[in-house]
Amino acid sequence: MKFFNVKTVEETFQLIKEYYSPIQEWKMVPLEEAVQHILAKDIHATENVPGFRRSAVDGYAVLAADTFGASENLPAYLNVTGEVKMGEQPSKPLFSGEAMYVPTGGMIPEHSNAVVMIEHCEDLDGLLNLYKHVMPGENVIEADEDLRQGSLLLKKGTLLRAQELGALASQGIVEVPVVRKPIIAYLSTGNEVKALETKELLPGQVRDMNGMTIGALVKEWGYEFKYGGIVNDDFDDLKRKMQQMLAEADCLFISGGSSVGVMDYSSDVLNSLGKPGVFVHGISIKPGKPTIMASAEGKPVIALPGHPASAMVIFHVFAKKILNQLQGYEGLDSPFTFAKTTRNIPSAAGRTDYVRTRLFQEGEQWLAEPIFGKSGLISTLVNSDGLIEIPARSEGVQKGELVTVKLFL
Ligand SMILES: Nc1nc2c(c(=O)[nH]1)N[C@H]1C(S)=C(S)[C@@H](COP(=O)(O)OP(=O)(O)OC[C@H]3O[C@@H](n4cnc5c(N)ncnc54)[C@H](O)[C@@H]3O)O[C@H]1N2
Ligand code: MOO
Repeated sequence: MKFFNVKTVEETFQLIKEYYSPIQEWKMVPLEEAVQHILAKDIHATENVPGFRRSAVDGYAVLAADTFGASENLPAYLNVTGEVKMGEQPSKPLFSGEAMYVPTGGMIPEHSNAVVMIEHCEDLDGLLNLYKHVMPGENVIEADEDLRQGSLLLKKGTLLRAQELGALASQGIVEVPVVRKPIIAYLSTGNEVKALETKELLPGQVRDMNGMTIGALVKEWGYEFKYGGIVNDDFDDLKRKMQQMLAEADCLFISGGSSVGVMDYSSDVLNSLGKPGVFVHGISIKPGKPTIMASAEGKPVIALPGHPASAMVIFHVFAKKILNQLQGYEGLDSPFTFAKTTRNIPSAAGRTDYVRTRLFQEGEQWLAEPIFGKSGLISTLVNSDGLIEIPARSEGVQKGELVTVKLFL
């Protein structure tokens, strides 16, 4: 068997969109549990925020026209007619020739249209000496300046982060409709792979690292993880176990058996789970070329390469995209930064490389030190802060060039 028709990373991203459809189920969740969920419906603002005209500074509410021409040498003089208390309505309106003290966030009196900062004036027994003029609107937050009643507050498909939840809280919204989060099932395969509790390994055996790295990433990203254990290299056992796991989850990842060895059944098993079956077998990526992607009656089933670094890198690059697609989310999928590489990195044109890297700061510059090493070595990841992305069009980068780094955070 050969890797037929290897796909580029970009083609694979596109195929993920074509083969996997968003989950249609949604549910109401309390706001405090909604973080990192995807909004299932548009939400309109029901109230203006802040809802009243408020001061952005500690100072004196005035009519801007009363301050025109005021300077250090030629102050303007206004009568202080009172003080606004926080959380309360001003006791009276403000007229020309008057000023009223207002704290930051306090409601400004009717007719006033600007606030002079306290450091630019002096209250001398009720006569305010004003050393600076203000323009209409200066230091004032309008009643609907933050959020306007009736306007679209958040669009369906928005990722709910702290700031979106803050905006919803401002409206007194206590629960939101969110897309049900996908459940991720996972299986390790391979006769040589043993449970992590195994006290003593026999020669040729390894403990299940991929079950741990993939599970930890899934939990770190805030999804439910169903670990199905380890399956021997047996077609029927693997198929039975995969069917069982798939029935309980929205997508299934397995590791091992993605390559072309005689014991590598994964592609055949994936095809046997349902239509349309395998649509990617081999990606033009390093590491992780032997990755397989399939759709079993619409559910993603992915075989990650067995090598621990490859499995984790491939999961990082593609799983977020898949989970986002299942939730109808089209935004950014992982944090990244730019840094200067400390070494030349060779790469083949037409292939996307993800080079493990350590990040460190020198003066004001962030530097990326590539960590070269075989994809079977977990230690290369332990020493890494992220992955340098070398796009397919590039034939490598020179020492000192700026590179994009996807962060492990
Ligand atoms: N003739 C070729 N051989 C290989 C090719 C190739 O193109 N031609 N590709 C290589 C690449 S690249 C990779 S990556 C691996 C992928 O192999 P498989 O996905 O079939 O994975 P396995 O053979 O089952 O395992 C590879 C390696 O990883 C260890 N492993 C597997 N699962 C786990 C686990 N859960 N925890 C820890 N370690 C695990 C396994 O023991 C093997 O050492 O194929 C190359 N071969
Ligand atoms: O490309 Mo394989 O995934 O590393 O050794």
